[in-house]
Amino acid sequence: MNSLPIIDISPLYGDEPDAWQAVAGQIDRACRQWGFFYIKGHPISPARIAEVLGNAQRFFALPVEEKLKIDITQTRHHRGYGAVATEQLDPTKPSDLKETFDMGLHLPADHPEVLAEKPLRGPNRHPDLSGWATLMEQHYRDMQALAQTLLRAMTLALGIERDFFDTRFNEPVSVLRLIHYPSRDAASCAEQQGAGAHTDYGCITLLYQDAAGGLQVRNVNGQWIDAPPIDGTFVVNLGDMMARWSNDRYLSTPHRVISPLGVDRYSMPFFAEPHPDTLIQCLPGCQDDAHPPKYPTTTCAEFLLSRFADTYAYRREPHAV
Ligand SMILES: O=C(O)CCC(=O)C(=O)O
Ligand SMILES: [Fe+2]
Repeated sequence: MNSLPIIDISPLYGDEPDAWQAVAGQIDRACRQWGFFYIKGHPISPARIAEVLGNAQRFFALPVEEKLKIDITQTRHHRGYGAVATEQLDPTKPSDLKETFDMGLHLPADHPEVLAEKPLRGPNRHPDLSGWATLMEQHYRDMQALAQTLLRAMTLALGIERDFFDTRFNEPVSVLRLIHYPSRDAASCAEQQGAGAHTDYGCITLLYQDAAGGLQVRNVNGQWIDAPPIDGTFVVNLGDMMARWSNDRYLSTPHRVISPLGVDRYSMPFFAEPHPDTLIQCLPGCQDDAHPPKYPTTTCAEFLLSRFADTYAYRREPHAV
């Protein structure tokens, strides 16, 4: 249990049912044994990754006053810039040494859910950089499609119809995040981590990481192992909502980021989450007499909001929803 599986998902895009099923089987095993794996053979091109990474570098290089024009703590629907130390993923450690940009599904101000002030719904808040918004909105859609391809492959083992997730990921609350971890020298911030140990909140996370390294995953024996950058891959992991939905058949595994020494690190997780009203209720293929449902039914939005409040001080204020 010292290195994560690497799964070539290209057969999920072909028309060979046996090859499709073989990949679905590998994904199911990885989700049960690790809750973490790499994928290769996906359709997101290296050129696209380079462009989005270029956007991240352009944005985080702006003066902080400029970035704070889209301060995430000033929104009720959680979009925009999170300055260093906005987030504290491990409550036993100092706040995370990272800055972030979050975007979601863009819903205009006159959308019924925005007018009704539904949590997590609203317009994106993009920085005023040329070409930025068009590229990021396209990348959001493409990452959402990739996530749904993986979710479709999971339906086989979870005992649900092939389009089960597709129907529930209509107008999703998925988040595309850019992260910048400033470099540190050996003496400074010895105690402060890039991202403290945590599990993700949602369904499935697809992470691009640059070449700096520092991501670590806790294996079933409780040891921290490196999840090094591998060219052309995404690291995929499951979050707490999927663990709950699958009655703990699938693992939501703790991970953390050690701040890079002498080099800046950029990463881009895509957190795929269904429509906010989706019922998170034990899936049919994950229960039997020996495995009755462990958790009461909740909704996607209710579950996510309770987890947000754990890591963001500003979201514990009474006005934050
Ligand atoms: O930056 C990374 O490599 C991981 C970030 C992460 O785990 C998260 O944002 O949930
Ligand atoms: Fe994470």
